[in-house]
Amino acid sequence: MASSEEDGGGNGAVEEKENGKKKKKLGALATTWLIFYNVAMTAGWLVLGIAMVRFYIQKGTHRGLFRSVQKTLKFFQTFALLEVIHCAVGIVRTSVLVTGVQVSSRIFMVWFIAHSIKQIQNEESVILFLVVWTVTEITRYSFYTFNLLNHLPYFIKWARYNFFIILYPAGVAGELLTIYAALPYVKKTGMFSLRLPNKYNVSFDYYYFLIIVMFSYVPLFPQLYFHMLRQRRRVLHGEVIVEKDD
Ligand SMILES: CCCCCCCCCCCCC[C@@H](O)CC(=O)SCCNC(=O)CCNC(=O)[C@H](O)C(C)(C)COP(=O)(O)OP(=O)(O)OC[C@H]1O[C@@H](n2cnc3c(N)ncnc32)[C@H](O)[C@@H]1OP(=O)(O)O
Repeated sequence: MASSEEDGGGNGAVEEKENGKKKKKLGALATTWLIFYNVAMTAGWLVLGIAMVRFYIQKGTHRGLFRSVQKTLKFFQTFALLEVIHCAVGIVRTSVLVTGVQVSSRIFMVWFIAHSIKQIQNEESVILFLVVWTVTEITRYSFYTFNLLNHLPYFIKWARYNFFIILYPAGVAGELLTIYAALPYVKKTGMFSLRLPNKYNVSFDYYYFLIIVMFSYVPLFPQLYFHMLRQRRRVLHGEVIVEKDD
Protein backbone atom coordinates (compact mmCIF):
# COMPACT_ATOMS: atom_id res chain seq x y z
CA MET A 1 0.00 0.00 0.00
CA ALA A 2 3.03 2.21 0.08
CA SER A 3 2.63 4.94 -2.49
CA SER A 4 5.92 6.86 -2.39
CA GLU A 5 9.39 6.76 -0.86
CA GLU A 6 11.83 9.53 -0.14
CA ASP A 7 15.10 10.00 1.71
CA GLY A 8 14.64 10.24 5.48
CA GLY A 9 17.49 12.69 6.05
CA GLY A 10 20.60 10.54 6.57
CA ASN A 11 19.54 8.96 9.87
CA GLY A 12 19.13 5.48 8.48
CA ALA A 13 15.38 5.94 8.10
CA VAL A 14 13.42 6.32 4.89
CA GLU A 15 10.02 8.00 4.87
CA GLU A 16 7.20 6.17 3.20
CA LYS A 17 3.60 7.26 2.75
CA GLU A 18 1.00 4.72 3.79
CA ASN A 19 -2.66 5.67 3.45
CA GLY A 20 -1.58 9.29 3.26
CA LYS A 21 0.24 8.99 6.60
CA LYS A 22 4.01 9.36 6.93
CA LYS A 23 5.65 6.18 8.20
CA LYS A 24 9.39 5.72 8.64
CA LYS A 25 11.01 2.66 7.11
CA LEU A 26 14.32 1.90 8.78
CA GLY A 27 17.60 1.44 6.92
CA ALA A 28 19.62 -1.78 7.42
CA LEU A 29 22.12 -0.15 9.79
CA ALA A 30 19.44 1.37 12.02
CA THR A 31 17.49 -1.92 12.07
CA THR A 32 20.60 -3.92 12.98
CA TRP A 33 21.46 -1.50 15.77
CA LEU A 34 17.90 -1.53 17.16
CA ILE A 35 17.76 -5.33 17.08
CA PHE A 36 21.07 -5.48 18.97
CA TYR A 37 19.87 -2.83 21.45
CA ASN A 38 16.50 -4.48 22.09
CA VAL A 39 17.98 -8.00 22.41
CA ALA A 40 20.57 -6.68 24.90
CA MET A 41 17.87 -4.88 26.90
CA THR A 42 15.52 -7.90 26.90
CA ALA A 43 18.40 -10.08 28.12
CA GLY A 44 19.42 -7.52 30.77
CA TRP A 45 15.94 -7.25 32.25
CA LEU A 46 15.49 -11.04 32.07
CA VAL A 47 18.72 -11.50 34.04
CA LEU A 48 17.43 -8.98 36.57
CA GLY A 49 14.06 -10.75 36.83
CA ILE A 50 15.68 -14.16 37.30
CA ALA A 51 18.07 -12.73 39.93
CA MET A 52 15.13 -11.29 41.87
CA VAL A 53 13.18 -14.57 41.81
CA ARG A 54 16.29 -16.55 42.85
CA PHE A 55 17.04 -14.13 45.67
CA TYR A 56 13.50 -14.38 47.02
CA ILE A 57 13.44 -18.19 46.78
CA GLN A 58 16.82 -18.54 48.51
CA LYS A 59 16.41 -15.90 51.24
CA GLY A 60 12.64 -15.92 51.71
CA THR A 61 12.63 -12.14 52.17
CA HIS A 62 12.80 -9.00 50.08
CA ARG A 63 15.34 -7.46 52.46
CA GLY A 64 18.68 -7.12 50.67
CA LEU A 65 17.10 -7.72 47.25
CA PHE A 66 17.76 -4.23 45.90
CA ARG A 67 21.37 -4.41 47.07
CA SER A 68 21.90 -7.73 45.33
CA VAL A 69 20.51 -6.64 41.94
CA GLN A 70 21.45 -2.97 41.93
CA LYS A 71 24.45 -3.25 39.58
CA THR A 72 22.40 -4.88 36.83
CA LEU A 73 19.53 -2.46 37.39
CA LYS A 74 21.77 0.61 37.26
CA PHE A 75 23.53 -0.57 34.13
CA PHE A 76 20.44 -1.40 32.06
CA GLN A 77 18.28 1.48 33.25
CA THR A 78 21.09 3.96 32.54
CA PHE A 79 21.69 2.36 29.14
CA ALA A 80 18.07 3.28 28.34
CA LEU A 81 19.22 6.90 27.94
CA LEU A 82 20.01 5.77 24.39
CA GLU A 83 16.27 5.70 23.79
CA VAL A 84 16.14 9.48 23.95
CA ILE A 85 18.93 9.58 21.35
CA HIS A 86 17.03 7.08 19.15
CA CYS A 87 14.07 9.46 19.09
CA ALA A 88 16.24 12.55 18.62
CA VAL A 89 18.02 11.13 15.56
CA GLY A 90 14.73 9.81 14.18
CA ILE A 91 15.36 6.05 14.05
CA VAL A 92 12.45 5.52 16.43
CA ARG A 93 9.06 7.12 15.87
CA THR A 94 8.40 8.36 19.39
CA SER A 95 8.39 11.85 20.87
CA VAL A 96 11.68 12.89 22.49
CA LEU A 97 9.65 14.58 25.21
CA VAL A 98 7.54 11.52 26.12
CA THR A 99 10.59 9.25 26.11
CA GLY A 100 12.68 11.86 27.94
CA VAL A 101 10.15 12.15 30.80
CA GLN A 102 9.87 8.35 31.07
CA VAL A 103 13.62 7.69 31.03
CA SER A 104 14.65 10.63 33.24
CA SER A 105 12.11 9.73 35.93
CA ARG A 106 13.51 6.18 36.02
CA ILE A 107 17.15 7.34 36.11
CA PHE A 108 16.22 9.74 38.88
CA MET A 109 14.59 6.93 40.91
CA VAL A 110 17.58 4.63 40.46
CA TRP A 111 20.45 7.06 41.12
CA PHE A 112 19.09 9.94 43.20
CA ILE A 113 16.67 7.95 45.35
CA ALA A 114 17.34 4.22 45.63
CA HIS A 115 21.12 4.37 45.19
CA SER A 116 21.67 7.51 47.30
CA ILE A 117 19.37 6.77 50.24
CA LYS A 118 20.42 3.37 51.55
CA GLN A 119 17.84 3.46 54.39
CA ILE A 120 14.94 3.04 51.97
CA GLN A 121 16.38 0.20 49.89
CA ASN A 122 14.42 -2.44 51.81
CA GLU A 123 11.04 -0.71 51.49
CA GLU A 124 8.31 -2.86 49.91
CA SER A 125 7.63 0.02 47.50
CA VAL A 126 11.14 -0.42 46.01
CA ILE A 127 10.34 -4.06 45.28
CA LEU A 128 6.99 -2.99 43.81
CA PHE A 129 8.53 -0.68 41.21
CA LEU A 130 11.39 -3.12 40.54
CA VAL A 131 8.99 -5.97 39.76
CA VAL A 132 6.75 -3.69 37.68
CA TRP A 133 9.64 -2.22 35.67
CA THR A 134 11.08 -5.71 35.06
CA VAL A 135 7.82 -7.21 33.72
CA THR A 136 7.24 -4.07 31.61
CA GLU A 137 10.68 -4.00 30.09
CA ILE A 138 10.91 -7.72 29.29
CA THR A 139 7.60 -7.38 27.46
CA ARG A 140 8.43 -4.05 25.79
CA TYR A 141 11.91 -4.90 24.50
CA SER A 142 10.88 -8.36 23.32
CA PHE A 143 7.94 -6.69 21.50
CA TYR A 144 10.33 -4.28 19.71
CA THR A 145 12.74 -7.14 18.84
CA PHE A 146 10.11 -9.45 17.34
CA ASN A 147 8.48 -6.49 15.60
CA LEU A 148 11.77 -5.55 13.93
CA LEU A 149 12.23 -9.19 12.88
CA ASN A 150 8.68 -9.15 11.41
CA HIS A 151 7.74 -12.18 13.54
CA LEU A 152 5.65 -10.74 16.32
CA PRO A 153 3.68 -13.33 18.33
CA TYR A 154 0.21 -11.95 19.11
CA PHE A 155 0.49 -12.61 22.86
CA ILE A 156 3.59 -10.34 23.09
CA LYS A 157 1.76 -7.59 21.20
CA TRP A 158 -1.27 -8.10 23.44
CA ALA A 159 0.89 -8.05 26.58
CA ARG A 160 2.74 -4.88 25.47
CA TYR A 161 -0.51 -2.98 24.99
CA ASN A 162 -2.50 -4.39 27.94
CA PHE A 163 -0.12 -4.99 30.86
CA PHE A 164 0.63 -1.28 31.16
CA ILE A 165 -3.00 -0.56 32.11
CA ILE A 166 -2.30 -2.06 35.55
CA LEU A 167 1.52 -1.86 35.62
CA TYR A 168 1.79 1.87 34.97
CA PRO A 169 -0.30 2.94 38.00
CA ALA A 170 1.37 0.21 40.10
CA GLY A 171 4.85 1.44 39.08
CA VAL A 172 3.91 5.04 39.81
CA ALA A 173 2.56 4.00 43.23
CA GLY A 174 5.85 2.20 43.99
CA GLU A 175 7.90 5.21 42.91
CA LEU A 176 5.83 7.77 44.83
CA LEU A 177 5.76 5.67 48.01
CA THR A 178 9.54 5.27 47.77
CA ILE A 179 10.14 9.01 47.41
CA TYR A 180 7.71 9.58 50.30
CA ALA A 181 9.68 7.10 52.46
CA ALA A 182 12.89 8.94 51.58
CA LEU A 183 11.65 12.36 52.73
CA PRO A 184 12.49 12.04 56.47
CA TYR A 185 16.08 10.92 55.71
CA VAL A 186 16.57 13.72 53.22
CA LYS A 187 15.27 16.26 55.72
CA LYS A 188 17.44 14.88 58.54
CA THR A 189 20.69 14.73 56.58
CA GLY A 190 20.20 17.77 54.32
CA MET A 191 21.66 15.68 51.50
CA PHE A 192 22.14 17.24 48.05
CA SER A 193 21.08 20.57 49.55
CA LEU A 194 22.87 23.87 49.48
CA ARG A 195 22.23 26.34 52.27
CA LEU A 196 22.98 30.04 52.36
CA PRO A 197 25.43 31.61 52.86
CA ASN A 198 27.72 29.93 50.33
CA LYS A 199 30.16 31.15 47.72
CA TYR A 200 27.65 30.67 44.89
CA ASN A 201 24.93 32.58 46.76
CA VAL A 202 22.41 29.93 45.73
CA SER A 203 20.20 27.81 47.93
CA PHE A 204 18.72 24.43 47.02
CA ASP A 205 16.68 22.15 49.24
CA TYR A 206 16.49 18.56 48.02
CA TYR A 207 13.62 17.86 50.44
CA TYR A 208 11.37 20.44 48.76
CA PHE A 209 12.69 19.40 45.34
CA LEU A 210 11.43 15.85 46.04
CA ILE A 211 8.03 17.19 47.03
CA ILE A 212 7.90 19.10 43.72
CA VAL A 213 8.93 15.91 41.85
CA MET A 214 6.08 14.04 43.56
CA PHE A 215 3.58 16.72 42.52
CA SER A 216 4.96 16.74 38.97
CA TYR A 217 3.62 13.18 38.54
CA VAL A 218 0.10 14.67 38.62
CA PRO A 219 0.33 16.45 35.23
CA LEU A 220 3.03 14.22 33.66
CA PHE A 221 1.86 10.69 34.40
CA PRO A 222 -1.56 11.06 32.69
CA GLN A 223 0.21 12.27 29.54
CA LEU A 224 2.30 9.07 29.41
CA TYR A 225 -0.69 6.92 30.26
CA PHE A 226 -2.92 8.50 27.61
CA HIS A 227 -0.06 8.25 25.11
CA MET A 228 0.02 4.50 25.77
CA LEU A 229 -3.78 4.23 25.54
CA ARG A 230 -3.61 5.94 22.11
CA GLN A 231 -0.83 3.56 21.04
CA ARG A 232 -3.00 0.67 22.23
CA ARG A 233 -5.97 1.81 20.13
CA ARG A 234 -3.70 2.30 17.13
CA VAL A 235 -1.91 -1.06 17.37
CA LEU A 236 -4.61 -3.39 18.70
CA HIS A 237 -7.67 -1.82 17.11
CA GLY A 238 -6.11 -0.27 14.01
CA GLU A 239 -7.35 3.25 14.77
CA VAL A 240 -5.72 5.97 12.69
CA ILE A 241 -4.20 8.59 14.97
CA VAL A 242 -3.89 11.99 13.32
CA GLU A 243 -0.38 13.31 14.03
CA LYS A 244 1.11 16.70 13.24
CA ASP A 245 4.18 16.66 10.97
CA ASP A 246 7.45 17.43 12.85
C1 LIG B 1 14.82 15.04 37.02
C2 LIG B 1 13.65 14.49 37.70
C3 LIG B 1 12.60 14.08 36.77
C4 LIG B 1 11.37 13.69 37.49
C5 LIG B 1 10.19 13.61 36.58
C6 LIG B 1 9.01 13.22 37.33
C7 LIG B 1 7.81 13.01 36.47
C8 LIG B 1 7.45 11.61 36.37
C9 LIG B 1 6.19 11.31 35.69
C10 LIG B 1 6.31 10.03 34.92
C11 LIG B 1 6.02 8.81 35.66
C12 LIG B 1 6.61 7.59 34.97
C13 LIG B 1 6.58 6.46 35.87
C14 LIG B 1 7.13 5.19 35.26
O1 LIG B 1 8.52 5.10 35.50
C15 LIG B 1 6.45 4.03 35.82
C16 LIG B 1 6.57 2.84 34.94
O2 LIG B 1 7.21 2.74 33.94
S1 LIG B 1 5.64 1.61 35.46
C17 LIG B 1 5.75 0.39 34.21
C18 LIG B 1 4.73 0.57 33.09
N1 LIG B 1 5.27 1.43 32.10
C19 LIG B 1 5.05 1.30 30.77
O3 LIG B 1 4.37 0.40 30.33
C20 LIG B 1 5.67 2.29 29.87
C21 LIG B 1 6.99 1.90 29.50
N2 LIG B 1 7.55 2.89 28.64
C22 LIG B 1 7.26 3.03 27.34
O4 LIG B 1 6.49 2.31 26.77
C23 LIG B 1 7.94 4.10 26.58
O5 LIG B 1 8.99 4.55 27.32
C24 LIG B 1 7.03 5.25 26.14
C25 LIG B 1 7.90 6.36 25.61
C26 LIG B 1 6.19 5.75 27.33
C27 LIG B 1 6.08 4.82 25.04
O6 LIG B 1 6.72 4.20 24.05
P1 LIG B 1 6.45 4.47 22.49
O7 LIG B 1 5.82 5.77 22.19
O8 LIG B 1 7.75 4.18 21.83
O9 LIG B 1 5.34 3.47 22.14
P2 LIG B 1 5.44 2.19 21.28
O10 LIG B 1 6.06 1.12 22.06
O11 LIG B 1 4.03 1.93 20.83
O12 LIG B 1 6.40 2.54 20.06
C28 LIG B 1 6.11 3.54 19.06
C29 LIG B 1 6.90 3.24 17.82
O13 LIG B 1 8.30 3.34 18.06
C30 LIG B 1 8.91 2.07 17.84
N3 LIG B 1 9.94 1.90 18.85
C31 LIG B 1 9.99 2.50 20.02
N4 LIG B 1 11.07 2.12 20.70
C32 LIG B 1 11.71 1.23 19.91
C33 LIG B 1 12.87 0.46 20.06
N5 LIG B 1 13.61 0.50 21.19
N6 LIG B 1 13.21 -0.36 19.05
C34 LIG B 1 12.47 -0.43 17.93
N7 LIG B 1 11.35 0.28 17.73
C35 LIG B 1 10.98 1.10 18.71
C36 LIG B 1 7.79 1.10 18.00
O14 LIG B 1 8.00 -0.13 17.36
C37 LIG B 1 6.66 1.86 17.33
O15 LIG B 1 6.83 1.84 15.94
P3 LIG B 1 5.60 1.90 14.94
O16 LIG B 1 4.83 3.13 15.26
O17 LIG B 1 6.21 1.93 13.59
O18 LIG B 1 4.80 0.68 15.18
